[in-house]
Amino acid sequence: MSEIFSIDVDTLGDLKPLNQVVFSLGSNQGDSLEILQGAVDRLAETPNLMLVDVSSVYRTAPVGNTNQPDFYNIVVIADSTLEPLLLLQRCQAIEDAYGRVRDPANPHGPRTLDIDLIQVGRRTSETDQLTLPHPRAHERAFVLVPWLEIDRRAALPQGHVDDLVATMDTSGVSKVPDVSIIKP
Ligand SMILES: Nc1ncnc2c1ncn2[C@@H]1O[C@H](COP(=O)(O)OP(=O)(O)OP(=O)(O)O)[C@@H](O)[C@H]1O
Ligand SMILES: Nc1nc2c(c(=O)[nH]1)N=C(CO)CN2
Repeated sequence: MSEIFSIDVDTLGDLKPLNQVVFSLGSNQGDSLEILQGAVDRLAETPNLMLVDVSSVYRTAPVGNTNQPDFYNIVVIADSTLEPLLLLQRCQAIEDAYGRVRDPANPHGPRTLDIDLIQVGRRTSETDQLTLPHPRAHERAFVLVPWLEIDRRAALPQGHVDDLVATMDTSGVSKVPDVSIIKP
């Protein structure tokens, strides 16, 4: 009779689970299209992260502080073995590289680049530094409309993204014709 060997965790060695990562990128200062392309290029260069898809570019009415220019928003999907906090640090380093200025007096104000982590596989986090899934994603058409475009099966704890989009006001979100961000 042949012996059956069990596979224990040790056989995984340094292998880490692969998570689908959803990023939301926005810009409403500077050359937004060039900045978004640069940010996607920088994400693509990140070790242990593989870009899967990039949405169309959407022009979106500002949410929160409405006294600022329209945003350009995209959603990017990647596969990664990186820990969520490392992904957040990478997002912030890319924001900084594109001249992001954080004004504590105007937290939702205009910015050259904002990268939010919407979801990292099924990982959850509830610290000040990182909340996962993103706590406001479910109510933001500028996140859900581009996300749904590239993943018809997208879902959040609050429901399937197609159902959430069907019941929200998406009038402030429109696809920008004739431009696209290239997936490197
Ligand atoms: N899922 C997340 N993605 C990005 N930042 C997060 C997340 N959860 C918590 N944060 C924290 O939020 C802080 C503020 O981020 P940021 O200045 O980009 O906020 P914001 O984009 O103005 O607002 P919002 O969080 O509503 O999108 C960051 O320093 C970060 O530590
Ligand atoms: N349209 C739009 N509105 C916003 C955006 C954004 O990216 N697009 N980001 C915000 C802070 O994360 C606040 N409001």
